[in-house]
Amino acid sequence: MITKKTIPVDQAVGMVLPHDITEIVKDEFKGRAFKKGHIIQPRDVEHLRRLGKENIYVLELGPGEIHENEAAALLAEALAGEGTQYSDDVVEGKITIKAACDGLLKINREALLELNLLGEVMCATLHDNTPVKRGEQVAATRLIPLVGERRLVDQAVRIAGGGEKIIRVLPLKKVRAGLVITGSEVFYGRIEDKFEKVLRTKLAKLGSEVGIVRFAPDDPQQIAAEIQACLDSGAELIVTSGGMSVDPDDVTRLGIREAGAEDMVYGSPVLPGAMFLVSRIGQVPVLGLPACGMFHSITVLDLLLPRILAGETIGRRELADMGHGGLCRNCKKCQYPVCPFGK
Ligand SMILES: Nc1nc2c(c(=O)[nH]1)N[C@H]1C(S)=C(S)[C@@H](COP(=O)(O)OP(=O)(O)OC[C@H]3O[C@@H](n4cnc5c(N)ncnc54)[C@H](O)[C@@H]3O)O[C@H]1N2
Ligand code: MOO
Repeated sequence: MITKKTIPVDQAVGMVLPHDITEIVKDEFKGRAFKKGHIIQPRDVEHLRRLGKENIYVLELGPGEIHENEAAALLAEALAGEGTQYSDDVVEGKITIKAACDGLLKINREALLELNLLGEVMCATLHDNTPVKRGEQVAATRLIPLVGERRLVDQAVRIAGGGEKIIRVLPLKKVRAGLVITGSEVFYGRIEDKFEKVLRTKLAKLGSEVGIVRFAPDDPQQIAAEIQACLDSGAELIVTSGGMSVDPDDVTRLGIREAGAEDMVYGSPVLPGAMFLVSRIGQVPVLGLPACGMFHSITVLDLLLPRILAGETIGRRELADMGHGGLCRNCKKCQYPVCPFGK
């Protein structure tokens, strides 16, 4: 049984505060007015009253009980995995977990659910597979009550401790990519290529670069030969553009197969990106990007590239799992990744 004694503030001078006390002034301030452990001074009494505190707690923890600050420290330690960091400074009972490097946020969603089902502990995170920057807040955790049952926190720690940690940030491999721009209209100079620049920019944003660019008409043999030229030059990732849909001249898929691709999965439940293809030649991922990749600012490629650079293998299941949230809203001003697309 948790025992909490209350005492009127004007009788509390000289006593130690058992928890942080928050002040909120609309549009101006939200933060800690008094820190846990603060010894109440005579001048504090009026301030505490302005915060609506007529009484404060004096805590007596039993052997089976735990204070919010200790619980937050135990939870953060159990939850935070590779590529994350946090400060031991517990603010308002909560510890914030941040990315220690640029990379891809990975959340073990099943374990997170199990932990949050316990009820009196919580952990809130950004979405699984969100690209994050070093120093960015990715999660926060705390005990819900001021004093809780130690048993419950121990249980949460056990859930978080089973196998990989629940919250991780994986660094992205920096690769030299090869681009194969397909389409007879581009190859024969009927129109100017618009794909190379788009793909260079996208790869550069993730810390990778384009090492080689080859062009091929709508001919499977020639597409295969240019993919091979990329491999010969040491490309660690190959992206082809265009020729992925239903016209007789859309033969990029055949070219990729002809080049020796394995584990080929064609079609994804993502818009834009329905005609996307993922495969590999040896250890080199080969991605077939439909022409929407040049038109829309964010497509299936932006959702998958960070995962591929983080070392993930993408197959039918991983693609199928993207259907929920896979519909882009085509906002006038794109806010990705701060949006529901791909979540
Ligand atoms: N009846 C159907 N029509 C379409 C389907 C479908 O399933 N049934 N799929 C749609 C989807 S989804 C996409 S995405 C687009 C484009 O698919 P493709 O990858 O086959 O694109 P292409 O046919 O090669 O080209 C379309 C368009 O884009 C221009 N393009 C292509 N590459 C370049 C480049 N490097 N630089 C500049 N412009 C390029 C090309 O000239 C065409 O105008 O198909 C939907 N239609
Ligand atoms: O491959 Mo298309 O994106 O669905 O426009």
